[in-house]
Amino acid sequence: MTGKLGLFRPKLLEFINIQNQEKKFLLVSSALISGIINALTLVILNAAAKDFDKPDLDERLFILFVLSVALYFVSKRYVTHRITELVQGGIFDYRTRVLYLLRGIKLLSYESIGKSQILSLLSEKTELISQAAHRLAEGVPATVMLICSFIYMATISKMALMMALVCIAGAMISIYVLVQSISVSMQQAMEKDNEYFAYMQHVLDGFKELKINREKTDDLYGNYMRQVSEEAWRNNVSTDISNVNLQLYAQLYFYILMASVVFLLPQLSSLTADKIMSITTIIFFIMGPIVVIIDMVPSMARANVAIDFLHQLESQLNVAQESVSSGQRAFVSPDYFNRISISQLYFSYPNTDQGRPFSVGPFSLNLNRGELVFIRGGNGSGKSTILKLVTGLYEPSSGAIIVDNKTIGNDLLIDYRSLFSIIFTDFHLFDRFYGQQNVDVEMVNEYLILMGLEKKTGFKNGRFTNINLSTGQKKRLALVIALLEDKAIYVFDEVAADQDPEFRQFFYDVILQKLKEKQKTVIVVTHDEKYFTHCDRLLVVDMGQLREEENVNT
Ligand SMILES: Nc1ncnc2c1ncn2[C@@H]1O[C@H](COP(=O)(O)OP(=O)(O)OP(=O)(O)O)[C@@H](O)[C@H]1O
Repeated sequence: MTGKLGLFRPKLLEFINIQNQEKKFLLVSSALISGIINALTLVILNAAAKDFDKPDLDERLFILFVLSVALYFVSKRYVTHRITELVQGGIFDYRTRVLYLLRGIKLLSYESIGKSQILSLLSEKTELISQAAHRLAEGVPATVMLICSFIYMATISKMALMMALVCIAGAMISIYVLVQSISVSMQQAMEKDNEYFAYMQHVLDGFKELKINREKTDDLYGNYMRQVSEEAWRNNVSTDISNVNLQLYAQLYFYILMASVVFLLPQLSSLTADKIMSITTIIFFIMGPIVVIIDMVPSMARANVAIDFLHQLESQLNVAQESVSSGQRAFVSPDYFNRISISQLYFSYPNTDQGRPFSVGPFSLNLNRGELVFIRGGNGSGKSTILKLVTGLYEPSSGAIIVDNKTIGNDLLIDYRSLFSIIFTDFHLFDRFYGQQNVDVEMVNEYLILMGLEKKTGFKNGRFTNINLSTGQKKRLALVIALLEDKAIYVFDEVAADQDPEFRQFFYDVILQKLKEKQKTVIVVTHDEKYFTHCDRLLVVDMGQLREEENVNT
């Protein structure tokens, strides 16, 4: 993912992407000023140190020192604040972009990318970038300060500068080699972190199942999560050890430089003691910036790898975009449609390691306005897949959906989907009526009473006061929301399955019949044979094939 020199490319700057030239200029010049001024304080201190034996205070140097420290703080503050703002802005922009891209991707692609990967990238990896930005804000002025200090050193002794440059070159080569060697473990550690996130999702989503089953928990934690976390840990240890080595090498070169100045320089040159002292002071002074720079390098390298992951997700999302045009409001109430003709739809899941992928169809189906259609079929027979095709959530490989005389292409897909209100078996319960501006509170309360939920939740300030409900109650609340959406077609995937017999009867006898009276088209996936006589048509799904059962009402 990252090329040989990739780790040294400042991808963070590309990520921040400073568009405004004026801001860019201000930022760069503040970083330069901050570094230069910091070096200037060193010059002032050295000059003042020469007058230690004089009784009077050198006011000129003192004022200069105070001014330069003040300017240093102002410029440093500007740089750190701006970089923090910029990187947080970059992260915000990235998250916004990804969330918008998510809106437009195909359902199938979303299912294959997975929730845990998206969450890990949006949270953990962006945190690495944020940390690197702080290091960068420290590191750039430190680098400028280092360069200025070397220039200052050159004015005292060219020989000292040569020694410093040789040591710096040695340190840089060591850093380069070390960072190259840790790049692979960095990438592997991040990949393992992604896997670890997937296990974390199991822990969170399967909390109850794990709580009740000690063996399951032990196995998951002990044999699977532990293995992944140990691998991530090993990679992180190796990365961190290389980072520590990086610090040690830098220190080693620093002491070599110190020894060269103190022991070798007097032998090789005719420098006076106070000049040697000044150079020693410079070396002590640059130790802090060197540590800052050494800290910055692995952090930037880590951010580079994280940015690669973020870019990879973004391009995955870009590739997976549906080419639909925004809604044209082609099906507006009250007439919506009279007939949906589904002709020869065929769909196959992408290839997996588990042999032949599951496919449905080709199947044809007519859905009329005001019709109550039941669908039955065994587990895994393809009912949900067919519903996702019928509702336009999956793109078929072939076939067509025609609403009255309009063929549903990319131009009408959003409008077509908006005909439906769906409760899938794995539905998500929202706490508000998102997308509905003027919700009739009285009506909501009426429906809550109708569903027997009035004592469990209420509707206040535009949201339900409680959604911590039982599975059956959650489905009833989902029904309240669906009914109030007042769509043309309702799809209920085993909604009655978790209900008590009274409510089940109420669902089939009252709710479905009322919807039918209102000329709504209702598709119900059900195994309740007792109520099969209630429907107009019964469809059967078997191994991805759809057929109509004759004489259902006899
Ligand atoms: N995202 C997916 N990627 C690949 N295969 C999938 C995916 N979703 C479902 N399948 C496969 O499609 C087949 C049919 O699944 P589907 O959910 O449509 O069945 P179903 O009839 O609704 O089952 P159930 O009654 O158990 O809910 C299954 O074998 C399943 O493994």
